[in-house]
Amino acid sequence: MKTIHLYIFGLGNVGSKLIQQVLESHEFFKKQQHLNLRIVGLANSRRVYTTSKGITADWKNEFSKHSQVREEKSFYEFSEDYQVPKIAIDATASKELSKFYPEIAGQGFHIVTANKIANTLSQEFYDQLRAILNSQNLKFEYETNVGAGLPIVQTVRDLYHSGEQVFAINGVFSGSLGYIFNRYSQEDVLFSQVVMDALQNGFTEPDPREDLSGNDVARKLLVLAREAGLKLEFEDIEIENLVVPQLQTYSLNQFLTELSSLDEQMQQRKNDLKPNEVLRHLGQLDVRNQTLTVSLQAVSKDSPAGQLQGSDGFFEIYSESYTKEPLVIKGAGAGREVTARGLLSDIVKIGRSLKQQPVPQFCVN
Ligand SMILES: NC(=O)C1=CN([C@@H]2O[C@H](COP(=O)(O)OP(=O)(O)OC[C@H]3O[C@@H](n4cnc5c(N)ncnc54)[C@H](O)[C@@H]3O)[C@@H](O)[C@H]2O)C=CC1
Ligand SMILES: N[C@@H](CC=O)C(=O)O
Repeated sequence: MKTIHLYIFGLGNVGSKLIQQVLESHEFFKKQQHLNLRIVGLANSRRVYTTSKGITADWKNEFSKHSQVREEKSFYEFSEDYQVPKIAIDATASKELSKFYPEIAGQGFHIVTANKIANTLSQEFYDQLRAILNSQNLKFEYETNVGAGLPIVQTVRDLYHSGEQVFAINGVFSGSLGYIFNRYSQEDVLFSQVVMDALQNGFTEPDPREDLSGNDVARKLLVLAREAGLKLEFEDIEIENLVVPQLQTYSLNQFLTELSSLDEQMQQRKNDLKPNEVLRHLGQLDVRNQTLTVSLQAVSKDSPAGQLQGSDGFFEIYSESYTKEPLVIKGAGAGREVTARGLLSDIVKIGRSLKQQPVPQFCVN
């Protein structure tokens, strides 16, 4: 049996669902995979809770009773007493935490993240992080950076590493904007209302402006561009921002109060549609020309993008072997369940790849 200690940053939509899934599948992992996945650390932005026994289903109570003020070294110091593999899981959207990944790796943690920021900081940071991880033989998994639980990152990586040239990746990259524009195009409803519903159902980024500004989709394009071998920066991406300038600088609460200021311009976009068209938010990565574009477009209802429902994402990958007909991946591209399952799949992937290490009993318990 391999015991692995899990330390989770971020206890929101995705983090909480991940905890539930790990606890519910605990016996399955032990029996089927010989993995004892034990959550020993939980952190929100202010507090931290560690327990060598592992948290229980009553973790919210445990956290509120026993958590302590978070300090930079809280997890590091706790983990030093246990000679077992450890994985830090980032279920936040924090830029600050992303900048700590090199240090977290330096402390011997494998990293699994749903947060796209570390992979979309400068190319220099991207390369340095990988150098540190490789030098310590540590794993870094981030399948949920693109398409939540859909297997996009691994597919592009596998194509690239097998010598296949990837030419282009097009589609609806955002489950959040998929949900918003699929509903907005079909229903007689205010744009602001659909955005609020998406936020309340856990489909958007913590700040929906990250989606509406096009930044979140741009990050996904950059993650895939780098998997396909390109060396590019975030600033190289052409992005259409759907947030009017006056709302861009507001606090999140102010923005949500003023959300209806977006209704008029979006209604105009809807009025301009021809009868057989719908609005879709599209990402286009042209690997050969090294261009990345993010924009809202009118597409035919009968096109693959036009037929999407719910929070579905849709990815068309064109490469040497998929020239005329693309390799297509489609399915729920956002949502707490699918994203948490994607994180769990990355955790299990790391667990399975680790060699069994004989560990003294006192270190395991
Ligand atoms: N919700 C979804 O469908 C998907 C989300 N993701 C990614 O998952 C991440 C989390 O998303 P959600 O759970 O929906 O957001 P959320 O807002 O529900 O949860 C994030 C939590 O992280 C906490 N947090 C912020 N800074 C922190 C820090 N430095 N340390 C510890 N905790 C901190 C916040 O207080 C919040 O509770 C984001 O990066 C998002 O892009 C990825 C794929 C799909
Ligand atoms: N905003 C994201 C949700 C997770 O990343 C998306 O639109 O897919």
